[in-house]
This record gives sequence, C-alpha cells and structure tokens, in this order.
Amino acid sequence: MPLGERYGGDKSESRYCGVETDFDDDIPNLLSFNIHGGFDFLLATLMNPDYRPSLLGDDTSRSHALPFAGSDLVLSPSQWNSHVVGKISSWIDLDSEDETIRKDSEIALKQEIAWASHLSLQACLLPTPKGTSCANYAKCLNQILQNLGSMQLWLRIQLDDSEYDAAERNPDHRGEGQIDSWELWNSFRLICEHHDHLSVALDILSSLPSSSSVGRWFGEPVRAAIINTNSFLTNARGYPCLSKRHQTLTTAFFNHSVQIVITGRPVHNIPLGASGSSSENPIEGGWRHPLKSYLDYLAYLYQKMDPLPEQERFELGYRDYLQSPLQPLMDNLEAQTYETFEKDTIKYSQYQRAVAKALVDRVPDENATSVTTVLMVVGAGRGPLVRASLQAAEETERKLKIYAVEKNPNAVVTLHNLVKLEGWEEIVTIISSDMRDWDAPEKADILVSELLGSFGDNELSPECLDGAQRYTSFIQPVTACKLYNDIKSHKDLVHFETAYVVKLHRVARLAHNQPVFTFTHPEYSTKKSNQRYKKLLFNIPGDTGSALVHGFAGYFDATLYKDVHLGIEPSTATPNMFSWYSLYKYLDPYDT
Ligand SMILES: C[S@@+](CC[C@H](N)C(=O)[O-])C[C@H]1O[C@@H](n2cnc3c(N)ncnc32)[C@H](O)[C@@H]1O
Repeated sequence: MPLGERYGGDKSESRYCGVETDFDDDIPNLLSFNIHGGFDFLLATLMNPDYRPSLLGDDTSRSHALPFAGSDLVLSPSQWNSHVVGKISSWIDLDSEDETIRKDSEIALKQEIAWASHLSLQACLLPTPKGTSCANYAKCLNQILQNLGSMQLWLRIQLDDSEYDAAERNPDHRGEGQIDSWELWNSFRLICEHHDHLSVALDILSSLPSSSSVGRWFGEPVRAAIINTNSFLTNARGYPCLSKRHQTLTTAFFNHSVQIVITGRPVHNIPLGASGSSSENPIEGGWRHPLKSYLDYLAYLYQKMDPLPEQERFELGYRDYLQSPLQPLMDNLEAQTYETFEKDTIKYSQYQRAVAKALVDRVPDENATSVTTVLMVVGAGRGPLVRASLQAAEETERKLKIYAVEKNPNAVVTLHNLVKLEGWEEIVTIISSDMRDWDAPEKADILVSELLGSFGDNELSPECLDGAQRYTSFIQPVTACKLYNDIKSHKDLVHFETAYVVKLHRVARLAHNQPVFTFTHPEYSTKKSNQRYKKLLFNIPGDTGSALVHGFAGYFDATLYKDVHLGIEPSTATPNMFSWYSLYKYLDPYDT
C-alpha cells in the first residue's frame, strides 16, 4: 500500500516502499506476507544461496540441470513485474583472487540476471563490489548491459562516512581497502560507459557523511535507499523514528523519486496493546507485520511533506528535460509561445515597477502633466511590456509616448489589434521592423526590452540592444547524470555542444555559482565588443569528497532599473517567476 497521496494523482515512484527479505523458496507466501503487511515490493533473493555453478560438475551436466531457482509459474507475470526486485546473490565476487569463486561469480551473475530478465522484473539489486577494485565486475556487467531489455540494475553502495573521515583527518591515511563509496560507484559506471540502465541503491547507515558529501548523490541515478532498522532511533513512546538529518535525507529522497526499502530485524519493542498480537500468521485478525512500525513512520514522513505548489506540479514533466533554447531573433515565435510568456505576471510586474521608478526619477511631480517621456519597447511581441509601461504611467501619473518595435510580422498583427481595442492609438506607435535597422525619429528616454535567455546573453540581447539595462550571467559546476545520458544518447557532437534550457532537479550543485559576463546597455564605448572570455576557479567544499562534473548550470540576473531586478540566479531569484529555467551545458572533463 503506497505511503500516501501527496496531491491528486501522485505519480511519484517514491510513494512505494519495499522490504528486503531473506532467501525463502516459498516466494508466493513471502510475497503475500509482506504485501499484506503493507509493503509494496520485495527485495528478494531469487537463487538458493548454496548454489554454486562449480558444484554442478562438468559443463555437460551443467547444461542439463540448472537447479538454481524455482519455477516462474509460482507468481503471475504482473506479480513478478510489480512486486519483486531481484537480489543478485551477495556471495558473487568477480574480482576475487580465488579462481573458482571468480569463475562461479561470472557464471552466476549472468544466469541470475538472465533469470530475472526472463521473469520481467523491473529491477535487480547487484551486490556491493567487495574490495576497492571492481574492474572485472564492471567489465562483465557492461557486457550484460549491452543486451539487457528494459530491466534496471541497481548497484548497492554504502552511504558511509568512515573512510572519508579517516582521509580528512589524515589525507595519507586512505590506503588499501579504503575508498570513498562514491569513487567506487564512479569507477564502476565509467567502465559501464554511463549506461542508463545502471543505477544506484544506497545503503543508509546510522551515521551520515557531511551534507556536501551526501549532496553529490542527487546528481546520480539513485533509485533506492535501503534503510536498516538499526539506523532508527527510539522516540519517547518506544516507536522508531529517524534523526533530524536522516529525516531531511529521506524527504529529499522522496522528492527525487527514490524508493525506500527497509531492511533488518525489528529492533524496537512496540508496546503490545498498540501494535496488536505478535502472531506471525497474516491470516489471523490483529496481525501486524514485524516491520510495520518502521513503515508507518516512513508513511508519516511522506505524508507530512509540504504539498508541491501548483506551478511546480504543472512543471513536473519539465524536470531534467533538455529543451533547445528559443531563437527569437532567427525564428518568428508562435502564438502559443507568446501565450506562455504572458502568463508570467511576476515578470511584467517587475518591469512595471522599474518603469514607474524611472518615470518618477525623470519627471518631477510638478512637471508630471507637462513633460512627456519617450519610451521604446524593443521586441514588443504581442504587447505585454507596452501594457506594463502604460500601467506604470497611470500609477505614477506621468505622460508617455511609446514606440513598440517588433520584427515578427505575425506578432505585429496582434499588436495592432491590441492598440485599437484598448484605444491606445494616440500614445503607441507600432514599428514593424528589426530594431537594428530602424532609424528612430527621436531619442528614447527609457528603453524597455526582454530579450533575455537563461544565461542572459544567449538570446542575442547584447547584439540587439547595443546602441539601459545591465545583466550578468552566472555558472556553477554540476553532477547531472540524467542530462549527460540524454545528450550522450544522440551520439553526435552537436548535442554535446548545445547549451540547453532545463528545469534542473536531479543535479548536485558542487560549488557556489560565480558571475561570468556582464553586459551594460546602452554601451557608449567606441571600443565596444560583445566578445567575452573568462577563466574561473571553483572551490568544491573540502568535505565533499571526489565528484564528477557533468557540465555547468547557467543563470542570469538583470537589473531593469536601480534596485528593480529580475533573474534566476538561485540566491536572488525572482520568486514565482517561471519564464526561465536554468541553462545546462555539457563540459568535457578532459577538456582543459
Ligand atoms: C522573448 S520575446 C518577448 C516578447 C514580449 N516582450 C513578451 O514579453 O511577451 C522577444 C521578442 O523580441 C522580438 N525580437 C527579437 N529580436 C528582435 C529584433 N532584432 N528586432 C525587433 N524585435 C525583435 C521577437 O520577435 C519577440 O517577439
């Protein structure tokens, strides 16, 4: 039974909670026991733990008898598919020094994954690499991944801090057998060439690494978090609960569609009256699954999360989805695109505030009725900035004359209609032209434009406006495995070279962002150039450990007038504005 329903039609994978089980050759009973107990799926060993290929004798007999698992008929295909995640035998060690174990491991790994695939399981949990070297394990798995259907493989990795702490105390301390678990995962997935069916299941222990170190995992394909009952504390009433840091982490997992799996024996003695009979028989009334109190606690955490704001819900489908940036100079935008812009009321109210301030600064109260300010909206689209400017004039009781310049002839049609409909003919002159070619009959007192891309200049703002805004772009290194894989899937250079617009979600921001380029308009200098070059050094917090940079996130902040700004740089982002997502650009880690 799902942990809860956060909003109408909650589709998050994280509402399903699993339980890790010991080997049991009666899978139907094991499944029924746990499903009746409230869990949604099992993490179940499919093979008898005593099975070793080498015990079967020579090759001939091996091909005749494969007694490694029960029949696929014991469950229906949909039960296998929806309720079982297969656990690959934990004895498997493909990098073992022992030749027999290594060979057995290679055979068993292939057999078990093939069997799980035959059962149409959604996923299989792979055992944690045994030592610091996992080259053969990763190499064999990479071969398997080349022909694997849709099944996901979750590599089990411990989220531990012991190695890192030791290394921090003494950097020379990290020797044989000590490796940051993220590094283990990284070398594994590099050998598997970032295969998108390879993901991570994190084992959560009672102590957690630093938040910077944990933060790295949010740019990785983490599918499950396995929480041991030992990691739970006990509340005043004797029930299991999690530490504040574990709660924060669990909530972050929920928000990133990571499924929780409970493992271990019950270690809390729940007062009998509260939990019902201790009978182990699921049929009898009053029966409770031995791990139910842990499940109830997770359901409580899930249900107490703040509901997603409406806009955020609307944008769920855009999360981590690569979009090519608009090209409003080269292309003529469509009506639907203008419609989307015009819904962002916050953006226009910022423009209105900026124009109002500029009007009041320029024209003192005593001249309000005698002085007319010339305002030009360059790139007027269907007119929302014209409307915002007129509202600013009304609010400040100043007089305006507006030129609305637009090069898209289709938008100009709508603009003409708007001016007629609103009766603005005396105030607004429409210029159907490229702003770079237009010979203005008079100088503007105020210039209003919105040609900003997610990185400020990537929609050609400087080139078009050369000739009272200032804006700055910012970048930040990120781990973003999903985005990297999406780009890689195209197998061409063009996609690696494109800067995409993305609603970033599954990313780890590895260092503070830094300003890159600032453009100021108008640019009076005689040596003006829009060429820019900048070298930046990013400091990743010392307690992060190693990390892989999949590219840069880009943002902008624009000063419209004095203290009125708009932007998406995270620390100063204009609240509730949705016209711009971040920019994501791949960076080749070997390209210096
Ligand atoms: C991002 S849209 C903004 C439109 C409008 N201000 C709004 O908020 O809905 C930019 C507009 O500038 C226009 N544009 C881009 N380059 C231009 C140029 N060189 N001259 C005139 N208009 C231009 C585009 O056609 C488009 O309508």
